[in-house]
Amino acid sequence: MPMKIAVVGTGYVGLTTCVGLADFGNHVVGVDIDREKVARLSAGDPVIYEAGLEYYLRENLAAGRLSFTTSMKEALRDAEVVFLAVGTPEKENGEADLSQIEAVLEELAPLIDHYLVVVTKSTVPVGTNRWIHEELSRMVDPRLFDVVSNPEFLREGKAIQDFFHPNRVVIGYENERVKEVMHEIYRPLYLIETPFVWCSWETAELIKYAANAFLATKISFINQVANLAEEVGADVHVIAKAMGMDGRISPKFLHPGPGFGGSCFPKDTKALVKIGERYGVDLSLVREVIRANEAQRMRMVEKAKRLLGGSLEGRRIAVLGLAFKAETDDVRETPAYPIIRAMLEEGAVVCAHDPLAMENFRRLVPSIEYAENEYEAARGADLVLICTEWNEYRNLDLERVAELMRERKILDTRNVLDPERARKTGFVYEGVGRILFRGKQ
Ligand SMILES: NC(=O)c1ccc[n+]([C@@H]2O[C@H](COP(=O)([O-])OP(=O)(O)OC[C@H]3O[C@@H](n4cnc5c(N)ncnc54)[C@H](O)[C@@H]3O)[C@@H](O)[C@H]2O)c1
Ligand SMILES: O=c1ccn([C@@H]2O[C@H](COP(=O)(O)OP(=O)(O)O[C@H]3O[C@H](CO)[C@@H](O)[C@H](O)[C@H]3O)[C@@H](O)[C@H]2O)c(=O)[nH]1
Repeated sequence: MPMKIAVVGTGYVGLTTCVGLADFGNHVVGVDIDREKVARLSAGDPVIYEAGLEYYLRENLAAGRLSFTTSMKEALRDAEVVFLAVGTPEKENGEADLSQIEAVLEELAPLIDHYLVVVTKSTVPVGTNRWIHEELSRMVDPRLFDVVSNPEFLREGKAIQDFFHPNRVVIGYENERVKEVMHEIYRPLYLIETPFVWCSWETAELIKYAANAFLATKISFINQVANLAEEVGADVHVIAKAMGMDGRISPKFLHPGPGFGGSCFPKDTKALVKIGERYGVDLSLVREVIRANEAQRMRMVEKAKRLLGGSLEGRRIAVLGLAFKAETDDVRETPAYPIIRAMLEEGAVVCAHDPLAMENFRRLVPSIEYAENEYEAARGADLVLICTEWNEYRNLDLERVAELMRERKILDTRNVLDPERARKTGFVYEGVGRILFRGKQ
């Protein structure tokens, strides 16, 4: 039976949820306070870049199963379920900022006049779903609603794929009554044997933070191993590969680089430390992961400096890649930002390129040069610094780049190029964790 669903917040998570649930045959209304976004989404423009998103958006709009509005009242009119997918960004002290959730609850409560399941998809600190239940109970008869914690695990760039093929669906609940509703919503995922984890609100909330913190830990760990590999003349790729052959470790998330970024790992690791502090539990391991990540970004600046003889003053640097990873236009917490800022402070002149994220990055840093393509960025540069692992950078025409540059130097923070090929083309090449023998370049 198709259900009537409202989704509040139509960003990366909310919009993916909208198109995914509509594609399952449900009637979905997406609500957002951003008028321009609602107008563009209603016209079939996905606003953000996600592979496959535009197709699913247009198909479901055309089928009449999906619509967008700025009016919560309109969206809630016949809704049986409402998903909360608004942002929970980082506060200055590192805690998660729940003001968007609070604003939604204020608006939602007076509109609850029939039984409604309120599903929290946003990443929220432990205790938030219990608090949501208490807050709503102050304003609404508790028999009229239930609260479910349903954290989201999608990856940007693969959001659609992850929605339709999740590793698992986690559902935190208190009242058995919600089980039937959640089963109905996710029936197509049951049919493909997706594992479901039914648990308490607190367990569901902590699963989300623990999963992200663990993945972040793997990255910081391999980054530190990579840094050591550079010093001892070892190759981190061979190390990671061999480590990953042990099924207990797995080869995933062992790619060294300039440090993790994005809208989740940086803020969620900090929020987890804060949750620990609130309950008097020292999460020193996670705190160290955050510190190591910040150090990794600055290590890239130090590498650039060393490659350019100790100073960046007046040196022209082509930064290839601004998104926090490939296949996304998102620049939230991208490593490119602190790296470029630090290089500018040291007197460098930066010319940047990214296939998708230049417009978003320009809003963060308007003052640098932006190039139409990677070759224009490299023109006259003393150093090419690859910051995102876009496929088009893997296939760089190195001969052409060499001709365009003032000095032939590459800092490949994502290890996308073949070091031997780069060196044979006459480049001084440095990656992360793969200098076999320093001084033998
Ligand atoms: N981005 C991801 O990859 C990802 C993955 C898993 C979980 N999450 C979590 O999901 C949540 C949403 O993340 P996101 O990246 O989609 O955020 P986002 O910033 O892309 O989208 C949030 C949307 O909510 C809207 N909004 C804010 N206040 C509103 C209100 N009162 N009423 C209606 N709409 C409102 C904003 O206009 C925006 O469009 C966060 O808690 C995040 O931690 C994100
Ligand atoms: O081996 C690796 C893997 C990732 N990264 C970096 O880590 C960051 C995060 O990457 P990824 O996890 O692919 O992207 P996100 O879209 O931020 O997704 C993460 O954060 C989401 C929000 O919580 C979760 O839903 C996802 O499960 C979780 O993977 C990026 O800067 C990557 O470049 C590395 O440096 N090395």
